[in-house]
Formats: sequence, C-alpha cells, structure tokens
Amino acid sequence: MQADQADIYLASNSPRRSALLGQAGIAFRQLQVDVDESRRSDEESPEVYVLRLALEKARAGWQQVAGSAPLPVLGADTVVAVDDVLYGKPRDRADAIAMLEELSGATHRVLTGVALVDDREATRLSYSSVTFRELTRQEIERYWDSGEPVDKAGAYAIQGRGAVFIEHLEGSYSGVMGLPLFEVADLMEEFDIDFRHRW
Ligand SMILES: Cc1cn([C@H]2C[C@H](O)[C@@H](COP(=O)(O)OP(=O)(O)OP(=O)(O)O)O2)c(=O)[nH]c1=O
Repeated sequence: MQADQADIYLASNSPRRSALLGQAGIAFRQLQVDVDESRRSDEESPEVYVLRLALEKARAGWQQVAGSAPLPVLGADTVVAVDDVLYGKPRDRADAIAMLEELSGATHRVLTGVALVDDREATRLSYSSVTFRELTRQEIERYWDSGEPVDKAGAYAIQGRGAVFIEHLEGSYSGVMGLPLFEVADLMEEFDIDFRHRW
C-alpha cells in the first residue's frame, strides 16, 4: 500500500496488531521501530509503563517519517499484570511455565497502551480483567510445546489455543490481543482521520 493511500503508520512488528487494524478497515503502512522496553523501576506502575512505551514507539516512528510522508504514527504496548508484577513476553520455557502457573486459577489484568503521534500526541489505555481456570502442569508444558506462548505477553494468546483457559473476560478482546480497536478508533477521531469511508 502506498503511504498516500494509508490512514496512518503502524510502528509495530506484531502480526496481531496488523491483523486487528485490518479488521477495522484501517489502511496502514508498517514501520520498524526499536525502543528500550525496560521498566524504569518497580515504582513505575503498569499503567504508566504501557502508556510510556506506546508513546515511545509512536514517537520513534514519527521521527522516521516526519520529514517525508507525514501520516500520524500509531504505537502500542501490552502487558499482563498481577498486582504490580508485570509479565511481558517470556524469556524462555521456564519463564513461560512460571508465568502460566501464576495465572492458573486466578484473575489478572491485561493493559494495552496506545498512542497516536504527529505534531500532536494522544494516548488511550485499555484495561481488561481475565480469569483463568486451573491449569495442570502437563497442560502448561504442552501449551509451551505448541509454540504459541513464545512471543506473547503473559505467555498466552486469547486469539489462539489459550482461549480455552479463559473462564471470564471483562474488558476488550482486541485490547488483550494487543490493539484495542475502540480506543484506536477514538484516537483516529481525535485526529480527524476518517477511515470509515472504506467500510
Ligand atoms: C495477552 C496476549 C498478548 N499477545 C501479544 C500482543 C503483543 O504482540 C505481545 C506483547 O508484546 P509487546 O511488547 O506489546 O509488542 P510486540 O513486541 O509483540 O510488538 P511491537 O512492540 O513491535 O508492537 O503479546 C497476544 O497476541 N495475545 C494475547 O492474548
């Protein structure tokens, strides 16, 4: 797609985020950005952290395109949180198994920050509450072996096999999957970007 036919840039390598934007009928071009995803300290709350990262990704994208074909840039970041402990993508098998054992039979939060940046900057936060049924150790190990958890915050995918663990969801399905479409549409409206003419 040509930049001049797109509504926005998406500063993300996540295939889930691309799929969700496409689902809403938003035309976009993808940008590769690289930002430091480390948390500043334990005092940085999950909410502040995801919004900061979403903004940093969108700003990094805007720096790439501002001089040439300037369309607003969308960035997003997703974490799973249990109290103030954050679970991002698992480092390895042991990390994923520990995360899933923590999520088993309990309720956790999924936070996704989204940011839209050009000369302006705006952010939205999506907050969901997800309850897992009890998982057995064998089930967790099989799930890891399926390959699905590897690049997902909290080591599961609501859009995949992980759906069978979810007893209850309160919030936003697309937000848990990585890009909350209600909030994205709201940001687009704030920037006066009309994507619905394509519907
Ligand atoms: C909880 C959950 C997360 N995820 C994914 C969404 C995100 O891609 C990933 C969280 O990692 P992020 O660091 O938010 O994003 P990313 O590194 O994959 O992509 P980028 O920074 O380039 O935009 O977890 C799912 O796909 N399904 C789920 O149910």
